Amino acid sequence: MESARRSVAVLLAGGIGARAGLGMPKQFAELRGRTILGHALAALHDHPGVEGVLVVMAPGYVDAARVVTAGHPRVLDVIEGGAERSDSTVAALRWLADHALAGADLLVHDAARPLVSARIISDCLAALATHQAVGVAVRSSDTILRADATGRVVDVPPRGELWRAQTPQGFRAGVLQRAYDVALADPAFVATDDCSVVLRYLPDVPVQVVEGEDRNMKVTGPDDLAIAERLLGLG
Ligand SMILES: Nc1ccn([C@@H]2O[C@H](COP(=O)(O)OP(=O)(O)OP(=O)(O)O)[C@@H](O)[C@H]2O)c(=O)n1
Ligand SMILES: C[C@](O)(CO)[C@H](O)COP(=O)(O)O
Repeated sequence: MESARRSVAVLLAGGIGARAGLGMPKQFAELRGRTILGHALAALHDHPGVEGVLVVMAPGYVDAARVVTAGHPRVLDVIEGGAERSDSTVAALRWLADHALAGADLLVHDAARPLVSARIISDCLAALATHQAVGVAVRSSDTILRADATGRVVDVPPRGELWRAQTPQGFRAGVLQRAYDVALADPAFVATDDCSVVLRYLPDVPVQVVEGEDRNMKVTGPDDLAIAERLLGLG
């Protein structure tokens, strides 16, 4: 009989939130009295399918994050992230390997997406039973233009094929580590998410879309805080 799958969440909160223009990491901005970090943490921590949450925090803000994680018994630790988002993922993978959790399935989530729903998390976990890698995404309602460095439009991909990636991104145990093991040997490696690392460096591993929600927005620019607050108020 197959042993029960273990699922661990990695909460990526290692950025400084420069585009938000708050003068502090946007993870600590509040939405209706709770920090963005707190909202994202609660969504993962309180989900019955998530065994534990590893928080990856911006250097210098680990103690501040521990104030937010206090009272959450399944927080595994709060560790320092790296210069880029992918460096923070690598830091998480290293911690998991050092703490005998390399055998767990992973959900990697942006702390900047505080409104992620339990349905999305459940669907990601369920999808990992039959897929080795999954990415939450929503179909693009905009037509997407591909342009060169001069701004000249070089392609307009068929909109029906285009999805806007969100998080969590989910990975069967060991898949993400294998992908990064190959990626980090590539001097030209760069990534803004983790599914693309699997797609590019583990061509034998298909990546499956899991339907997201517009509400699962990423707080990036100054206007996003007000938008997220309004969405939170809509229940
Ligand atoms: N070195 C980094 C950079 C980003 N992130 C996390 O990845 C998520 C998505 O990144 P983004 O929204 O770009 O956050 P920042 O990098 O902080 O934003 P900015 O680019 O405006 O500084 C965020 O939860 C962020 O904290 C991270 O863990 N480590
Ligand atoms: C992972 C992500 O949220 C998918 O859309 C996005 O790539 C993160 O980008 P950011 O620039 O690190 O916010």
